[in-house]
Amino acid sequence: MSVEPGGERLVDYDADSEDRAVEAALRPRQLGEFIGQERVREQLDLVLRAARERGATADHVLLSGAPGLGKTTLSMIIAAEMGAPIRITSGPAIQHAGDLASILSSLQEGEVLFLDEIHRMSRPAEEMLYIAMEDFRVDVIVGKGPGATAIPLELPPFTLVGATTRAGLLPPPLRDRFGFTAHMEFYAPAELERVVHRSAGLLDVEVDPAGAAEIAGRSRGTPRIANRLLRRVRDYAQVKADGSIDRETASRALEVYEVDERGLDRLDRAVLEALLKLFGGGPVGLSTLAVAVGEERETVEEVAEPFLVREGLLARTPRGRVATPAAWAHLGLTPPAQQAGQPGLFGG
Ligand SMILES: Nc1ncnc2c1ncn2[C@@H]1O[C@H](COP(=O)(O)OP(=O)(O)OP(=O)(O)O)[C@@H](O)[C@H]1O
Repeated sequence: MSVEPGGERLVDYDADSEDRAVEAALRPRQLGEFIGQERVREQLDLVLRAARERGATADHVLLSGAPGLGKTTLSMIIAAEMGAPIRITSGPAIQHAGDLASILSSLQEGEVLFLDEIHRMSRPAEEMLYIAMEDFRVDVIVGKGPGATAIPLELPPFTLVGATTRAGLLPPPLRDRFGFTAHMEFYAPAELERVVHRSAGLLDVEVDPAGAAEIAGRSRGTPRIANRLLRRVRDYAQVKADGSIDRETASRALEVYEVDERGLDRLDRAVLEALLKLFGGGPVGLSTLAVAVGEERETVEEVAEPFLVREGLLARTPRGRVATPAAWAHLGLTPPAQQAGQPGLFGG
């Protein structure tokens, strides 16, 4: 198996083309419909309500968090709650300050500008954005060289909603210009169960609580993955069962797709298995581990490891990769130290 870093797999956090096609239909439209992220929701509700009561445009909002946790959804909700139109663009799409100037100068009063991957904007565009956010102005440069002049152009007040995977990637002057910053956490299983139930209702497929729990438990804390797994389980239920989803259907379906009870897929398991079976749980160097599973270093490091580390199954140490006791337990294997009756690296 070969997986490109960021390539498409069932438990990938990024959207594939099928996700994009159905996500619009599955998006909550109001804050009240948005599941989980209680603190963010409560704080945002106050920010938006206060702005509405003052008849003002909402403050700029920065959303940080992993892909698929609902940043785009939340930006659309902000626009809907403010009764404002929304324009969606992304950092990589804005390479020249001129690209940004043309977007900014065409905004209507109160409009929400959603800038995904805001940390990937070019430097000149970033500097233009500082002024636009603070003074609602862009300086359009006319001419070149020593004769160039900056003509200030007033902008109507707008709300910038920036999204980034990590707020720490943003230069402080940009970060400081947001009135409200929210960090989105991975979702708890109970919240993902609610996501599954809600989406199942919209997709018109029956799912019982145990079936929803089974899907939620394998969704890596991410609504996008929960929705994707739900669609695959729906296919299975339709072809192999009576169309409705219970625990058994969900678990059989996800076995076919090789997503285990904890949300690990084939690549994740291959890495863990190599670490445990070939290297006695480590420590082993990343390159050696990658060769053992027949993958590129980057694939192991960027695609498989982050989730294994987050799940507490693998640790990155200065001496190399090490399996935790939970990894041995997850694969149903016994650590060698325990076999020999000696304490292991983790005292087990
Ligand atoms: N809190 C939530 N409640 C219900 N559904 C949600 C929630 N958050 C996300 N979703 C669903 O998950 C999918 C992905 O969400 P969204 O596109 O907003 O994520 P994102 O954080 O913007 O991801 P990316 O950064 O990759 O664009 C959407 O279909 C959305 O409906």
